[in-house]
Amino acid sequence: MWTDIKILNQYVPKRKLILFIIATFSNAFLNLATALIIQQATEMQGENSVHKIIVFGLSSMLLYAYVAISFLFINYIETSLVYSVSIGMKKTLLKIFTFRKTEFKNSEKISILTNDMQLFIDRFLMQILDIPIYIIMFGVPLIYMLSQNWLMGLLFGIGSITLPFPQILLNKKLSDWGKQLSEKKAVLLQVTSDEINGRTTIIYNNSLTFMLKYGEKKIKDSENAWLWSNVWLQIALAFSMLLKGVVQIVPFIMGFLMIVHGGNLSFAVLLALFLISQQMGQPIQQILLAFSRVQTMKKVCTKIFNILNDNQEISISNLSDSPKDFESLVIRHLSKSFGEIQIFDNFSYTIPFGAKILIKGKSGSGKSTLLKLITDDLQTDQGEIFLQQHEQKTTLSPKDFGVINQEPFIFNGSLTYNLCLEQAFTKKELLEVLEAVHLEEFSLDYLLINNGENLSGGQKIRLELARFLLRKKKLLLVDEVTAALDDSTAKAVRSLIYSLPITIIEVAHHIDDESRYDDIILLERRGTDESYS
Ligand SMILES: Nc1ncnc2c1ncn2[C@@H]1O[C@H](COP(=O)(O)OP(=O)(O)OP(=O)(O)O)[C@@H](O)[C@H]1O
Repeated sequence: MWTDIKILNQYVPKRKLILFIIATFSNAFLNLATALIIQQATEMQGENSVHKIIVFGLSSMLLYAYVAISFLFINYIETSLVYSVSIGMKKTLLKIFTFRKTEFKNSEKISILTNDMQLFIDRFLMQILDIPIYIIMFGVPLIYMLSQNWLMGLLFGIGSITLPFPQILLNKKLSDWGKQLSEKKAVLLQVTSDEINGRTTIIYNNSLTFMLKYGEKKIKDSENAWLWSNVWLQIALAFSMLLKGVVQIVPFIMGFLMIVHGGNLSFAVLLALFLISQQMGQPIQQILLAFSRVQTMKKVCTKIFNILNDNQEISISNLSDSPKDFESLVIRHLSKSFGEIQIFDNFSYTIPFGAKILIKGKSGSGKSTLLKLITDDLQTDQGEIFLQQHEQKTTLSPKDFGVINQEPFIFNGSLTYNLCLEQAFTKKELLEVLEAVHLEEFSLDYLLINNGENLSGGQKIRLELARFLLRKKKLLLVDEVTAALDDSTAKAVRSLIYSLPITIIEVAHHIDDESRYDDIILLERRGTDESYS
């Protein structure tokens, strides 16, 4: 609970929070205004000074103006606070989901960012903010009533608190019927759509009258549930009214008796207390409603807060820095196992800058694993992988390398959008890389849809290569990139890649021409000693 509040607090702008607290208090007069005016008017009964009447009229109008402004103020500040928190949380979630590997599937991540966050805002955040607003809307009038006459204030106050009781008591019935209504409606939808879609089957099987009766029964069931959920709601409201008659009229009568017996109470005050107590049931009802909504949101909140709690510093800024220069990529004393299977055992290898390396080996020998260890998608058990420049070691970061695989992701949007991904490049740079990868036939405005369904496999890979060229990185990891391409496209793509003056590490099964590689790492399945020539 504390951790949740601490996490939420990070996203709450403090200035808006202070304004919210001020607005909450200034809104307290909402339920007092009418009563105060009536009290004043009753006290002025028999007044014949025009000046006083005009002052009373003007001050009453001012009070209403103040109430209207406070109402606008609290609603604006509450919405604005939710707006800021929502932006902050969604920004962080998007950052976590796009940058970090999490246990969630992509569809779950999208659902958390959209559906769950919407529920969180409507049924948790707004409710949490509503609670203090309604507590003040109840508390301030109560204090006013007690200050006018503590005994009568107390009686009217207790009466107001009891007003939502019928609804609480009948809540179970109401929710049972509500549940039944949605179940019966779902059944009705299914049965009627089946009967309409399957009408010929029904007719040809001589079942028309039976099936119509069956459908009629489902209609009745659904309408019955609707009828009773409404009846119980009306019963709850009627009980509330009945109770109102008791808990508000009894104190009113007692107040009258107090006045008759010369107690310290004027009729003006009694009338004001009665009017105020009329307004006090609603805040109580809203507070209960808010608490019950917050309760139902426990699961969603826990999920969201757990993700946000795991938000260690994500340094995105240095990812857009320029890639590092290096003399060599060093793999030193690398060991990696998956359970019993030892993939690498004390494997060392140094790739000088500019070298073109082929990793080959039978299926399951660890080719993809090696790439993943280099990209840090997998953790080494032992050993290290680093870039070396002038005797200095630096760890690899995604800004230093590019990865091209069989299925590059193509975003919905123009070719420019797909190349730049919101980074700034000049039109000249874009045209140059398009020419380099032989995609010059497409205009920069060409719209790509559905993960590039309007591009061929080879064009997608060339687009990925163009993205890589734009970023001027010095290390390219190529994973089975030509496996899905026909021979001539595969040749063209590979020639293009190998004309680049950069370091290339390629994983491939079938290579016709191994002469273009400077070295080949041959991995053996489940071997303890990797051999390479
Ligand atoms: N995340 C993982 N968890 C457990 N085992 C894994 C994991 N990744 C790979 N392996 C195992 O490690 C071995 C090497 O897998 P890897 O994918 O590196 O092989 P590969 O040489 O790329 O094979 P292929 O040519 O079929 O793609 C396999 O036995 C595989 O089952």
